[in-house]
Amino acid sequence: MKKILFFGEPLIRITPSFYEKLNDKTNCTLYYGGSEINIARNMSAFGIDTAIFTGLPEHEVGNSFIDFLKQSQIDSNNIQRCGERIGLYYLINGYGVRNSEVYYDRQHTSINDIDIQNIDMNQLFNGITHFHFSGITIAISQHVRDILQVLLEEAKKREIIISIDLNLRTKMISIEDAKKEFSHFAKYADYCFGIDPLMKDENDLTMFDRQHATEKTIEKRMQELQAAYQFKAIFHTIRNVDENMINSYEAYAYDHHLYHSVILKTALLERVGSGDAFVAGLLYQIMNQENLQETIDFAVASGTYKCVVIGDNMYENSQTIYRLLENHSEISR
Ligand SMILES: O=C(O)C(=O)C[C@H](O)[C@H](O)COP(=O)(O)O
Repeated sequence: MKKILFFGEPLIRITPSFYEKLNDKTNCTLYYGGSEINIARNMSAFGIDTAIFTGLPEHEVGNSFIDFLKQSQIDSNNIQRCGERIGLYYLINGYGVRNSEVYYDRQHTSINDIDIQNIDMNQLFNGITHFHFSGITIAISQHVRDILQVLLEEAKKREIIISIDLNLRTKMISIEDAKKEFSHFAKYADYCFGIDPLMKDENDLTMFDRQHATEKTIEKRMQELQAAYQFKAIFHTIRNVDENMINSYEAYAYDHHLYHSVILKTALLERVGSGDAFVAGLLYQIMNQENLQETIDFAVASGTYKCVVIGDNMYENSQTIYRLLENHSEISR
């Protein structure tokens, strides 16, 4: 039996209803999430055993987050109840020509109060075959990076398969720091989701030019990073939303050979969480040892399906995702 452990920060999103701006008495909805939790919840629904390690305060809001994890069948037994804060973010939804806005309120949250000495590694890694973390987790603080370092060393010692998502939040970390920190932690990873920020060598300090990228330049970048970090495979997504709010998703995988996914399109209902649903699809197929073509096709379908589900994560079974792929089988590669 396989089981995946995530290390990351619980986040609560506050979003005004009906595309309103924030003001006194604005009606808002709360959405529970955070990158690793989103992925874990998506994967639980696919039938995978999942666990999260993090910190949550010992009060009613912390309890309700634990309840949410339990309802999603995410093993929360090793979470440290510490500190006083859960991370928040405000997302004010844009529409048409009005852009969405995000504001973080996530300083001094409970993940920063985890006591490293108090982690029972044997208990935490009991039955774990896979370990996943994100660039967002790296960006939180030095203390969180210290915990991550210890967890990665333990995971390596236990021959656990490790994956990293290079998701970058420039409101949390500069590109230069992200390049350096992500490169350090990527050395532990078997699978890499994204092609930047990561340094292929010490002079690689600017971001990959996505705008002018061609299949050739993407392949070259993937090749260079795979050679530098010895990844089992590396992945890259291309996502566009046009002026009619049609979302288009496709992906590449590279393991000495380049794979290109199906291209799927849908009207967009929810922007948040599609990248995490894509990663959930990848990890699901990696854990099922599917070939890379099946893996990226499923992941693109998972990321696409999330675009029509409200909230930061979804709870849909894998048949729903396969059905979407089958219905779009006429789409050429
Ligand atoms: O922790 C943060 O800063 C986050 O932004 C958490 C986000 O809710 C998800 O990670 C969604 O990311 P996407 O799937 O790319 O939309």
